Amino acid sequence: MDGYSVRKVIGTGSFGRALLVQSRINHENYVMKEILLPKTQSKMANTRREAVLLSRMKHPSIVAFRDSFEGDGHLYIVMEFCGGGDLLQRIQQQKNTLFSQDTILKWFAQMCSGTKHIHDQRVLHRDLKSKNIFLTDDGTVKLGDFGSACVLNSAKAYAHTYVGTPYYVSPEIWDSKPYNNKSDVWSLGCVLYELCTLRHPFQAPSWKSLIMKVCRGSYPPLPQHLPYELHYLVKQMFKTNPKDRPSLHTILTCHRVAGLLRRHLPNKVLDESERRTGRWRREEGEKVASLLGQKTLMTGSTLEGLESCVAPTEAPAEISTSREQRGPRRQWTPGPSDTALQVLANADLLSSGSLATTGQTHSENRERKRWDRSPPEKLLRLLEKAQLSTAFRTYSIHREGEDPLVGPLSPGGSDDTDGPTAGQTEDEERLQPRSDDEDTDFEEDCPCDWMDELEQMSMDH
Ligand SMILES: Nc1ncnc2c1ncn2[C@@H]1O[C@H](COP(=O)(O)OP(=O)(O)OP(=O)(O)O)[C@@H](O)[C@H]1O
Repeated sequence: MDGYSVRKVIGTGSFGRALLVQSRINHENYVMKEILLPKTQSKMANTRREAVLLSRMKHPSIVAFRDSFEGDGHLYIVMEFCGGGDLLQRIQQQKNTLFSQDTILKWFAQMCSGTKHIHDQRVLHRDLKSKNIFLTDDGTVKLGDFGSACVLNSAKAYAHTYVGTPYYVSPEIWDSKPYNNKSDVWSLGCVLYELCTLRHPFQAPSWKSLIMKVCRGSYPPLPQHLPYELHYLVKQMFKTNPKDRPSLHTILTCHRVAGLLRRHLPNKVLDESERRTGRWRREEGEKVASLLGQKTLMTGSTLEGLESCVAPTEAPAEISTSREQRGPRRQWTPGPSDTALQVLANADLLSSGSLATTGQTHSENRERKRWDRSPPEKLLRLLEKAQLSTAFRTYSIHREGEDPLVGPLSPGGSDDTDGPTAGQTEDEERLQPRSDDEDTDFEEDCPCDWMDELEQMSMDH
């Protein structure tokens, strides 16, 4: 802390404050996030995750990590200051003047490049939205706020928690199905749509209507003047079945829009991207998971100091190599949707008389093993009278433990989704993108009986 002088508070998030600070050494401005550390060790490790992940993500389209340290019961993360503010503010400033095609393509290409970089390291951002994308003074965009990110090194990561913002959350989350890299692709599609129209794709007067629109992938068309490639891309990013959405690798290399986007990326970035060949970087993911699961930040230390503490012999996870060794494929553990639960914490509930007629039931879909395009009826019923104004906030809920409604973004909460734990296995097939139409290992026959649990909870309230 001594190395920085505080210039002003620039915002207060659910985690704590964001301060504009100046380095006493180089006199540059930085943003310092001040996060209250929880009391227990396990929760502390989760709080430290944002610092660890950000420190690993070195890319021109990602807010640069500078330093992190602890003191007075707080974790401080120092990062690059983006003088242009966030993209949401920028979009709002436009009033009704649409961005030029070049601006849209340039910013979107940068976002794709940054997101591809994190996906290559088996990390999901999970909260991509215009408010978490920042603009520098020279007009480039950078992904920020890794407070919701997770490492896909553990099948467990799928089972417990999803963190996200309802307006940007993909259909599979609402349906409590497994999420993966394609869930970030959906959220990025929402940001692209906002850039093209200055509006959110899924405008709705109620939660019910919002979820219905999301689950059906139903949005107003883009303005006619935009190129066909963008129309086509948006359509694909909003495919309700994650398998049908293109990966970031595809968008940047072989999608119809790739040529337009690549014109807006420096050769250096393209070369690096190609070097990684679109494969998830297992070894990097394991390194990150290892840091998250086994080590803590030392008071006053940087993450480089932290890295040196990791014993090279410590295996990050128990990894089996074949389907036989692994036993049956890991399933998404049925449990209430995080987001839905958080919403329900504040929601008035209806009697069970007003079922929305939304097409096929889940059991019918299970038999046919098809993607359910309709949101779960019970969820819609429960959310019918909830306030929609909270749908732009980030939510995170535990599915297990004493209080499932407390998440890492609530005081005293935590998010035990990632980091290696004893005996965990890695579902290699799920994590490894293959060709574009099959790089989502999606399990369609996951039962959705968490709805009963959810209904029971609402009755208990
Ligand atoms: N690197 C950055 N450069 C410039 N402004 C930033 C940067 N990081 C955060 N901010 C700004 O600081 C404020 C707080 O941001 P932060 O992401 O920490 O919380 P939030 O997004 O407001 O809330 P939450 O994280 O709970 O959703 C926001 O106004 C955001 O635009």
